[in-house]
Amino acid sequence: MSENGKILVMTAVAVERDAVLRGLSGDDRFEVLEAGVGPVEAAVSAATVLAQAGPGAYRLVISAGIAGGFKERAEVGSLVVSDAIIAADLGAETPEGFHSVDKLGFGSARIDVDVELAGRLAAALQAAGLQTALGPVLTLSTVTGSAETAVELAARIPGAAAEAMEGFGVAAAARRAGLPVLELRAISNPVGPRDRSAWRIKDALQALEAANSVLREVIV
Ligand SMILES: O=C(O)c1cccc(C(=O)CC[C@H]2O[C@@H](n3cnc4c(=O)[nH]cnc43)[C@H](O)[C@@H]2O)c1
Repeated sequence: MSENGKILVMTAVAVERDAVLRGLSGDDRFEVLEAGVGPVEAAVSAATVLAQAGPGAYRLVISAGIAGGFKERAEVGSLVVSDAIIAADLGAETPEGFHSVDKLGFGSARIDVDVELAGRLAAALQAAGLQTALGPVLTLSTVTGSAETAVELAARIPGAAAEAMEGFGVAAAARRAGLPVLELRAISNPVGPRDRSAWRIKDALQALEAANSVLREVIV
C-alpha cells in the first residue's frame, strides 16, 4: 500500500461515524464519512467522494460499522475484519436454490480485500485484547430475520463471520477507483430471528471505537 493519500472510512449512520472518529483521535490521515444505509447509498456515496477527489487523494477505503454476527463465528461485542466482501443476495433464486451472479455468468459477488492488512489488523486487535474474527463479511439489502436464512447463508458461504448492508457497495466503488478495500465490523446482534430490542448497539459502538484506535496504529 502506498503511504500517500488518505484513508477513506465510510459508515452507514452518524453514530457509527462518531465512534470511528473517537477511536481515531483526530488522526488526520483518515477521512470519515456517513454514506447512508444499504449497498446502493454506500456505493453512490463512496464513488462520488472518490471521483470528486481524483487520483492519489486516497490510498485505502474502509467500510466500517455495526453488524450481525454468525453463530460460533462472531459474538455480540466482538469484532470482524473481512478477508472477503460478498454480496450474498446478488443473484437469482432457482428451483435448485440460490445462484450467485458468478454462477449466472454476470460478474462476481466477491471482492477481495487487502489480505496482508486484514491479517495484520486482526492480529493487532487480538493482541489488544479485543475478540476478533477474520472472515467473509456478507452484504445484504435485507437484514436476515430468521434462523433458516442464517443457516442457509452460513452453509452457502463457508466461514461467513458477519453480515451488514454496505460493504459490497463501498468495495465496488473502491475497486472502480483502483484502490484496496477493507471492512471492519463490530457485532451488535446475532444473525437470525429478528429481535431489535436485543441489539447491543452501545456495546458494538464501544468496540468499534476501540478497534479504530488500534487501526490507526496499524496503518503506516
Ligand atoms: O438505532 C440506533 O441507535 C442505531 C445506531 C447505529 C446503527 C443503527 C442501524 O440500524 C444501522 C444499520 C446498520 O447496521 C448494520 N447491521 C447491524 N446488524 C445487522 C444485521 O444483523 N444484518 C445486516 N446489517 C446489520 C447494517 O450495516 C446497517 O447499516 C441503529
